[in-house]
Amino acid sequence: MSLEPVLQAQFDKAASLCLSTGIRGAFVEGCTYGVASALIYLAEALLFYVGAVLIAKGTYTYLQMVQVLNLVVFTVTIGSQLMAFTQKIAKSVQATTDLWGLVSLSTEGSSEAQGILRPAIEGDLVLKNVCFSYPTNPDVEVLKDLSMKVSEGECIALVGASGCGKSTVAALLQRLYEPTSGTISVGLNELRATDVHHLREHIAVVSQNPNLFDGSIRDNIAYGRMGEMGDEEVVRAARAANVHDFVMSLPQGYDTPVGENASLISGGQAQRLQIARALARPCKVLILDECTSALDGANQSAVLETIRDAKVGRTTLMVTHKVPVMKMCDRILLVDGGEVVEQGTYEDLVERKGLFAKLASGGEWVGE
Ligand SMILES: Nc1ncnc2c1ncn2[C@@H]1O[C@H](COP(=O)(O)OP(=O)(O)OP(=O)(O)O)[C@@H](O)[C@H]1O
Repeated sequence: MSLEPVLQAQFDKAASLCLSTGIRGAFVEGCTYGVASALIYLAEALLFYVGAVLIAKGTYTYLQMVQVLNLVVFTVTIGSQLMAFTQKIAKSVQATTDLWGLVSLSTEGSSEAQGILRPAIEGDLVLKNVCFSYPTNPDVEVLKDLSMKVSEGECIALVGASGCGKSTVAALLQRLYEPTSGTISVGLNELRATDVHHLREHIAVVSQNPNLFDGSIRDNIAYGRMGEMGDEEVVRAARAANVHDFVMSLPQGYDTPVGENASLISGGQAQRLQIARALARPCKVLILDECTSALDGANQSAVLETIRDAKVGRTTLMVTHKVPVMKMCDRILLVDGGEVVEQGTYEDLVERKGLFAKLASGGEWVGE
């Protein structure tokens, strides 16, 4: 929601660039076509004139003139048709260059390259005096001296008004960005010093959008570990995510394709498949970012039931606006102004009559 203005600005910029490029392209194409057509008629006129003069002088026969005329007109016509392709050729060259740029992109940012330790990702999750601004907007500090601690195996809800920085905390935990200052650690190990691939193997994320691929259910659960994960492990993860029975009810079972953007299954089923994928890894930290926000009541209940089982033995962080989700957590942390301002259970925070209660009465939380 809070990203809307940022995305709107990016869309407007891209659309106006597209418009000006399109206008320039149309102008060049129009000119090219005009010049090419004019060349044909000019060549014909010139040949008729010169041919007529030469025939009158007796140095040329009529047959010779027609042969030369045909040859030249044919050549110029082919040339002009080729000119009409210039824009398409330029587009193809640019598309190939862009595609090549994409294919050769590094999968590691400069900060990701740092960190070589591969410690066990276990212990308390601690953010200490974390400040952060997005590189694209360095003047706006999203997190200001944020400190919080989640004990090993604890389940917390990270809540706050839209745009307060909840998803940013989730992004920092995955090392998608580095804090401007302050430290984030799991147990004794600072994330900054940890190998990023190792870290992401042990921190599972289930997001609002079903990040599933247009492949089979089996491949989606085993994604990232295809080849090394046997059918038994896939089934075990699916059972843990309460999705095995649903999969077995499908005619193709684990070979059922989920479709593009998981269009062949429901939102709740897609979320449970994402959870199954998370549980198929040796993850001790589970981040659930608004993963029930787009679901109807029945699907939400099914997914919450799955989360209730999945969070056992894992440090779980749920970014949410929903009261039922907050209530199933051990503790709620309220973020405001880039820092944690209130914490406690749902009942504690409502009783305190502070900002949490004010946001609740203002309709910020959904589902009660
Ligand atoms: N990639 C980005 N580049 C620049 N600014 C960003 C980016 N992502 C988020 N922001 C800005 O950072 C601030 C915090 O965003 P964030 O998504 O963390 O908030 P949130 O609390 O999760 O919001 P919501 O509840 O609406 O999802 C917002 O002002 C947002 O516009």
